[in-house]
Amino acid sequence: MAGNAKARLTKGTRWVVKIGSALLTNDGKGLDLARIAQWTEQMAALKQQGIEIVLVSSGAVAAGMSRLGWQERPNSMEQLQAAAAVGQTKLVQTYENAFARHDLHTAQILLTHEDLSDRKRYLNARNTLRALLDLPVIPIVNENDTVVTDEIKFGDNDTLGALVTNLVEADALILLTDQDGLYDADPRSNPEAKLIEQATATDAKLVAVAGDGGKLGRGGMATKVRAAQLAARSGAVTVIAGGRIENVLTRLRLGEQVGTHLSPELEPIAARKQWLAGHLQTKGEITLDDGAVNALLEKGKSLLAVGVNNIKGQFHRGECVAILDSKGNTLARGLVNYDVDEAFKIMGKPTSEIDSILGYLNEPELIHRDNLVLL
Ligand SMILES: Nc1ncnc2c1ncn2[C@@H]1O[C@H](COP(=O)(O)OP(=O)(O)O)[C@@H](O)[C@H]1O
Ligand SMILES: N[C@@H](CCC(=O)OP(=O)(O)O)C(=O)O
Repeated sequence: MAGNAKARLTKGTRWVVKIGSALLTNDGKGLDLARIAQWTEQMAALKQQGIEIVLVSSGAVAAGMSRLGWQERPNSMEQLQAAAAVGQTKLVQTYENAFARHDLHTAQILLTHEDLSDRKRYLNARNTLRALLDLPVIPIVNENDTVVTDEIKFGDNDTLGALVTNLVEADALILLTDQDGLYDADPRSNPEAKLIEQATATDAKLVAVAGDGGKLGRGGMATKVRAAQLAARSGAVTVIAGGRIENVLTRLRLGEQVGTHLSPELEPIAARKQWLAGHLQTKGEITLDDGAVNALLEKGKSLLAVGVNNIKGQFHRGECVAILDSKGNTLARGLVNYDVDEAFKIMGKPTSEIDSILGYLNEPELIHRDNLVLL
């Protein structure tokens, strides 16, 4: 694995950990409380070391089925959604109790595809998650099963985990599952199958060996490999590992080779910049004074409204704008935190005045440096 990708595990400060249904419910026998206690203990230890954790947890449908005494996963959408609604409360209740033992609270975030494809909602979800990560809180994400319909379902939480990884620009996506990692054939039907320890996320061979899932999980290894490719877009390394391996999370932090490590092809920062730059069309232009140019280029700072002296175009919060110097050279692109009308009102004004000018403060920065790519 590229040196830098390994460092994302041993030195990175933000991880997304996804726990799959098959694992979480001990193959359908209700929630595995003993293991949940172990994972929460490890996540709490990591948080204590300064690593921000977002937990993506499946298991709502499975927990609901067990609460309702259903033996078979239902086929109808309504029954699946009902089971998810019953199970989701059980799920968060269980995590809240488990994390409380480590003086941590949980926060429930239920997302749909639309939340992540619409730029405005994307930015809102991102800002909420970022605010939560600063607190002694573990955000727990699942798909909002109650409102999604078949066509727009992520369906499996591997994809959701990868999109959340992009959303919060995590260093690593850890997919905990019921196998010890990705094998060169499905070990359920090939007892001789060998574990793949390391690969590049985009390696075409992976797609060929990754099969579908068990009766509880949705996606199998195929969606985990796809998730690794998605996560690599923003420079994250993905690990597929057995959730029953003792101290799996804390051992990964120590740099041990546990499970399958899938690294991004590009160095993380290059990958993220390419993703942000290639992702979006610009909707407007913001021209800066020399002080703001210096703050961006030399000091790596966020862009504040005070340093802006001209605005052109029509843009909404969350959209991409070009950033120009006073000679008209394009220096950067970024996702803006205010609509064009608001931006005009706060242009040239210090952050401390935004609240009184607009009556609210979306964000202190016009463009946060994490949402800004220098060209
Ligand atoms: N090449 C492979 N290596 C390992 N597991 C595989 C492979 N192909 C398919 N699988 C299956 O994928 C399953 C894990 O995916 P899934 O059932 O969706 O679990 P989860 O709920 O953890 O996402 C394993 O139980 C395994 O049988
Ligand atoms: N949102 C669903 C998760 C779907 C699911 O099973 O995903 P996965 O465990 O990734 O195969 C639930 O909570 O039951």
